[in-house]
Amino acid sequence: MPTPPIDPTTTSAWQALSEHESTLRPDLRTWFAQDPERAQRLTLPLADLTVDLSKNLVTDETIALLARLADEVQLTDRFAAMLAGERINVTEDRAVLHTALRRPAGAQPPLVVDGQQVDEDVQRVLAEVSAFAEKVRSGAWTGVTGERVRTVVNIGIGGSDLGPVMVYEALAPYVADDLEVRFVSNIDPTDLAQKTADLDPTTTLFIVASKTFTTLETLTNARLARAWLWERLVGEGRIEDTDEARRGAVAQHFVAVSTALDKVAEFGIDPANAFGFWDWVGGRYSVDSAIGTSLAIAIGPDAFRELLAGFHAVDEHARTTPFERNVPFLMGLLNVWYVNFLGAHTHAVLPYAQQLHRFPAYLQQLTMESNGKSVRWDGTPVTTQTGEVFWGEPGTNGQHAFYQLIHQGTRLIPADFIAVANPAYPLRDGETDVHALFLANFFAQTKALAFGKTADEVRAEGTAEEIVPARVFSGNRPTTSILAPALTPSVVGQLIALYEHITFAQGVVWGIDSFDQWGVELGKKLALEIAPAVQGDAAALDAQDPSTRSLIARYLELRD
Ligand SMILES: O=P(O)(O)OC[C@H]1O[C@H](O)[C@H](O)[C@@H](O)[C@@H]1O
Repeated sequence: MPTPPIDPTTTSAWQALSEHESTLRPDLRTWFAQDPERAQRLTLPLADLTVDLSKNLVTDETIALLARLADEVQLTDRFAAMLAGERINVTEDRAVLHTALRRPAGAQPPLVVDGQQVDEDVQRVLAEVSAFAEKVRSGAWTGVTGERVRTVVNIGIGGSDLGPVMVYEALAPYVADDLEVRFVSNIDPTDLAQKTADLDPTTTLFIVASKTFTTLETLTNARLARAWLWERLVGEGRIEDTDEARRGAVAQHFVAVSTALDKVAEFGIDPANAFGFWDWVGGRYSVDSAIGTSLAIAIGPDAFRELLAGFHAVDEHARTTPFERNVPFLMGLLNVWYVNFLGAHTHAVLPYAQQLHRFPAYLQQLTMESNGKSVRWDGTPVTTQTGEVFWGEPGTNGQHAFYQLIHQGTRLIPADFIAVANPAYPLRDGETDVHALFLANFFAQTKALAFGKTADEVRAEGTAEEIVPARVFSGNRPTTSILAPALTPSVVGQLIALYEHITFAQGVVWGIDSFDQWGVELGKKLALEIAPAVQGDAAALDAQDPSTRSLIARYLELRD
């Protein structure tokens, strides 16, 4: 039996936080005015990042109580248990060791879990991935006609897609000029069709990325890609129309990443061209495993190692820093404060960096697949709300779309603003530094959200009295500002690890297993059951509930 989670609502800190909340009147204007040190005190370093927590709706007392809560739910012990390889993924009976993927070579003492030399295995696969990436980058690896690879197509979904695509976009300036990576995830055939439409099969390499190598979308897309490759190569007379030639083409144009290397072989990919990882790496925590092979090719193994070093720096920060200065844990507990005490339902992540445009989508899987749970790790119901909705879009696009609701709506929406000081493309508009102008928005938004605009201030601008209420901004809308020097591989690793550990801290408070995802299983199973019905099987159609049956019947009528 797993150790029962500590019910956070029974802790003395929870009680104290409730009382504290009932008397707290958040007033950032006054708090800043009365406390000249507030900004400085609540601005913390995290590796290369500067994290300003001062515009959150907290006082020193709130933070002290959150520290007590972290202590009472044994957050640091649980983090240590994770790092040590204890089976904290209870429902799957697995260790949770994504942090081992970024331990530097030679880290001491070596990590050994259930007899597995974890460090050695991690370094071996990293060396294999690096060597393969070098071969592709140098042109030593070629397709069947001897052409070097120009386009890598990563086929994967969920954690086998979102991490690689997000980091690829974030690090676009680091991508080799003569290489492009495309990402096919959706089983909607449009995805593969469009992404391969203009590709030359002789210069295309497919990476089939799937932890389980059973995922319907990925295996279907991999078969479609294999058929595309064969059809094009045979059709253009590049290879003979024989099984042997087809096998040869797969060997040169397909590699795989998986924990299930036997299934990779069944698909026809040579296990020599497959990169492994382990069941203790969750899909949404796997971009720093061999799942990042497309990235290692695109940005090169050295930059990939820098990415890993960025993750590790944050792991070390989380492991060694006391709560009051521990950025991931503080941010995790701030989220608990907002969700459980101030009633927030959502959390916005707003990168002021176009290259991070997929970061919110990446975080949706990380946070919501991890903490969207109603039972705790011992199977008992949760005792409080869990798992807020994470969402976002890059600034300034979001400003012209949904910020209205954040500024003046009735809901509390804590938001993280992320910016970099040095852009990859320092363009000027005449005399104006465009990136500086961009960041003026980043600074302005958090200021407006925190301090608002009073009715008197609106009136002083000569606004007609009847319009005044519509132009008042209440302020006291909480934000965290994260500023990085530049979007380097290390910084991207730091940002990901930051949110991994925020998610972890929230999960520990709520007593949930943040590493399983049973909630995605039912739909998958039903899709397989429904598949015959949508293909015209009358008995399967009859077996459906009335709504589903009539929807499928209508779909069958609409089909050409
Ligand atoms: O990597 P795979 O085994 O193909 O899994 C891909 C994805 O599918 C699942 O349904 C899970 O919800 C995700 O956590 C996972 O990342």
